Order: sequence, then structure tokens, then C-alpha cells
Amino acid sequence: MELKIEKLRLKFPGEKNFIFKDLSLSIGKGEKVLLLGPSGCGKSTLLNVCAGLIPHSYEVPMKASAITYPSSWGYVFQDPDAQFCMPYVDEEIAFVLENLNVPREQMEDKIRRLLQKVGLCLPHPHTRISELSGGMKQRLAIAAVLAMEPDTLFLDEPTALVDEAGTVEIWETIKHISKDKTVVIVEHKLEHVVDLVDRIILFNKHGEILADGKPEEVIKENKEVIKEDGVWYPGAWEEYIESFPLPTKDELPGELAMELEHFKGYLNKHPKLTIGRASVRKGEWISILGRNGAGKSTFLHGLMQFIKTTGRYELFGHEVQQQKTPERCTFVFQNPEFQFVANSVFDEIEFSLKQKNSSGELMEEKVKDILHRFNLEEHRHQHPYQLSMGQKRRLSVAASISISQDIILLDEPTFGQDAANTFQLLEMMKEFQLHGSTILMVTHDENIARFVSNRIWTIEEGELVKDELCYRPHEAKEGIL
Ligand SMILES: Nc1ncnc2c1ncn2[C@@H]1O[C@H](COP(=O)(O)OP(=O)(O)OP(=O)(O)O)[C@@H](O)[C@H]1O
Ligand SMILES: Nc1ncnc2c1ncn2[C@@H]1O[C@H](COP(=O)(O)OP(=O)(O)OP(=O)(O)O)[C@@H](O)[C@H]1O
Repeated sequence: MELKIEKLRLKFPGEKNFIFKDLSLSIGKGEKVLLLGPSGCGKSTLLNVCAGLIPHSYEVPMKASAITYPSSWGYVFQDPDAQFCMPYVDEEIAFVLENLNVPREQMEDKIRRLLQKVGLCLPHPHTRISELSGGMKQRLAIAAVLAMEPDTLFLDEPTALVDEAGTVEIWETIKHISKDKTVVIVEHKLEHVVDLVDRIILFNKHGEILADGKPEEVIKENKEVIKEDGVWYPGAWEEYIESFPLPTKDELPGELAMELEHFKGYLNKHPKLTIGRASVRKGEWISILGRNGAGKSTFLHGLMQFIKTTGRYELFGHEVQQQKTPERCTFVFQNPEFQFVANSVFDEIEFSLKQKNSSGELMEEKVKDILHRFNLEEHRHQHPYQLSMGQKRRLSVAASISISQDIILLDEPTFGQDAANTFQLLEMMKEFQLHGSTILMVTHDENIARFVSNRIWTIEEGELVKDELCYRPHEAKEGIL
């Protein structure tokens, strides 16, 4: 056996409930296994245990009657920033290669080929990691692990921030290089990995194994539970959109919410974004699509005045003051951790309500209501950094949109979410939209773009290259720029 865990018991310090109670599993050499289950059920924690990171690197109290670890392993973390130890892209990979005693003269070529494998195209590999977009970082994290050529790969949602085309390519690459390797994957989006894995271990929300077997059998035999627990399954979107209020307006609503003309955004003094002309009407929901590194986050950062911009930028007919966060806008960062300021989930929401001048009356009730709507009430006492990735993402969205705002800007608010939480979030956004909020949302999920928003903008190399109106699913018309 490559990996074996017997009777694992694990509880985080200070928590009432066990994450795992006598959990046993074994994975044979060369097996490709998907750990599937709702957000917060313990998938990342289990992967940490399988690699020995818990308890050797993270001191979480745990007990198991026996554990066998793989002989060599590589780990792609859910948050790529948690993985890097060097400041530059080439150095990050060279660091791994040096440990493997790869001769210096072969390094440049190996680094170039690894970056190519994960589709990380850079003018020069000696680029600062801090200057990469979220998806580019995730590609680098995968390249660094592939460089190690380990026997076992642990992959924790390695493509959550990668664009659609890149996701397909990366999973193909993993499939190709991992023929003789053991691969343990945590991934919400089943369709990306169902061809790669030969086994699915399905968990319920209490961290118990519900089923373990061949992918098609596990899915078929457990469809009802999978649905009930809010896990993604093939066809989930199609079933869901039947009940979603679709964008069927035949004309655009009235008042102009945003106008941009010759709008430029600068990073390190270089213009990285140029929008010739664009306008948004009140109540629209615009999805912003584009490949990794296209400039989507930069665009939102420009609208929030986090970076220097030039050109005309008006909100509701008023010019936006340079370098001052526009008052009628709220923003959800791509990395949820950038947003947290408080020491508990409850305080985070309370802080945000107070910032938005929500009155102190019934504050506790208001916070509780928001926590309930985002499925976070059980976690109210936890530190935001102790949440699972899906829970962090929900908290960051909850804190930003806790009060209806005129303009809501969101940078991939649904990444790493299970089906139930994705749909719930979209419904909440729809409610805001129906109450007059205007929404601009960066997403790699084409289903969200096509089925839920009214309009799709595509960004390429820092320019808005396409503007489509969505009237009905699968049907888009050329819009006005
Ligand atoms: N340090 C910690 N202290 C307390 N609770 C924690 C800690 N780390 C994680 N948890 C809790 O343990 C549970 C499992 O977290 P884990 O990250 O393993 O979930 P997951 O299944 O990977 O979720 P997701 O799909 O949202 O990424 C969550 O409810 C989380 O809040
Ligand atoms: N601080 C920075 N300094 C210089 N260039 C940067 C900086 N941050 C990002 N960039 C570059 O700007 C470009 C646009 O990055 P941005 O984060 O806007 O992309 P994105 O479309 O949001 O990508 P993703 O889908 O991966 O999140 C990329 O080429 C990136 O490398």
C-alpha cells in the first residue's frame, strides 16, 4: 500500500466536534483518487494528514492506530501563496531542481519546459512572483511540484483560479505525467477530473465516508445524497437554471451607473489596462471573462482606485476622485485573506456592518442573519484564517455585500465552492440586482456568465475586446461598447 490510515481521530484545538472519528482509508500505488464532499467536510485536512503535514508541520492533535506515508510526494496547496519560498518564478523552480542535483547547465531549459507544460507564458522567467495574477501563481505552484517528479501527488483544488482552457490543459498534463504515480485530488468540479481518477471517496458534511468506488458507480448510486449535500455532479447547472430567474429583459434598464472613456490602469508605472469606452446601466449584472493574466483583477482594482488610473471615470454622473475608494462601491478581493481584519467570523461581519454605517440596533441579529445566509453560523467563533477555503471565500463575500450597495465588484467570488454554496451566493446577488444594485463580477465559470448575468465583457491583454448582451441561456447578441 502506498498510503494507509487506520482509525484516524482528529479535532482542532478548542473545537467541540471531531473532524474525523475513526476514519480509515488506504490508497494503492498508482491509484488516482478523488476526495469529494461538501465545503468544510475536511478534505484539505485529510490531505494534510495523508502527507504528514498534520501533525509534523501543523500541530493539530490527532490519533491513528496506524499510518503509512508515501515514499516521496509533492503537494499543490489550495492557496498558491502558501507554497512559494523564493521571490522569482525561475528561482522557485530552480530551488526544487537544485535539491534534485540537476546540473546547472540543464536548468534553464528544464524551467522553460516546465513553465510551458502549465501554460505559464512570461516574457522572462525571472519575473517576480508577487507580480503574477492569481491563476498564473496557481500554474507556477503546479510547475514547481511537477519539477520534483514525486511518486505521489497531492493536489488540493490546483486549478480553482485557472481559466477554463488552462484547466483542461493542466489536467491533461497531470494525466499524462502521472501514469505510474499515485494521485490524490481534492476538487469540487467533478467534470474536470472524472476521466483522470479511477476511484472516488465521497464524504458527507461530518467527514464520514459515504461511498468509495469507481467514479460512475459512486455518482450513480449516491446521486440523491450528493444533491442533498450540495456537491457538484454532472448536470447540476442544467437542473439548477430551470429554477433560476433568467435574464430575459429585452432592453437595457435606464440610468447610467458607470461611464469610462480612455480609462487606463497602471501597475509599477506601466499601463496594464486600457479601456477605450464602456458604460454600465443601473441594475446590470456584468460577467468579466478572460484568460489568466488578461487584466481582470487590474480592471477591478482600477475601478476601486487601488491603483493609479487616468481618463474619464464617472459613477452615476459624478466623476470619481483619484486615489479615493468610491463610496457607492463595494469590493470582494480574489484572495479572501486580503480582506480579513477581525479575530473571529462574527466580528468580521460586525466590523463590516459598522463600516457601512449600519446602526447598532439589533446588531447581533443582523450578524446572525448574514452568517446563516452564508452557512457560517457554526463557525462564528473561529478565527477567519482557521476556516476552510470555501468558508473563507464565503466570509469575504458576506463581509463585503452584507449591506446592499449601489455597485458590487467581485473577483471570482465562487471559486472553490460546492454547488449549494455557489447557487446560494448567486441567488443572493440576484436579489441585490433586483433591488437595484449593479454587479461586475470576474469569473472563469462560463455557466455563470451565460446563465446568470445580463452582459459579458471579455478582457484580453488589458483591453475590453468583446461586449455581449445575454438575453437567454446559450444566446448572446453583440452589445454596445
Ligand atoms: N485551525 C483550525 N481550527 C479550527 N477549525 C478548523 C481549523 N482548520 C480547519 N478547521 C475547520 O475544519 C473543517 C474542515 O476544513 P477543511 O479545510 O479540511 O475543509 P474542506 O472540505 O477542504 O473545505 P473546502 O471545500 O471549503 O475547501 C472546516 O469546518 C474548518 O472550519
Ligand atoms: N504588481 C504588479 N506589477 C506588475 N505587473 C503586475 C502586477 N500584478 C499583476 N501584474 C501583471 O498584470 C497582468 C494582469 O494581471 P491581473 O491580476 O489583472 O490578471 P487577471 O486577468 O485577473 O488574471 P487571473 O485570471 O489569473 O486572476 C498580468 O500580466 C500580471 O503578471
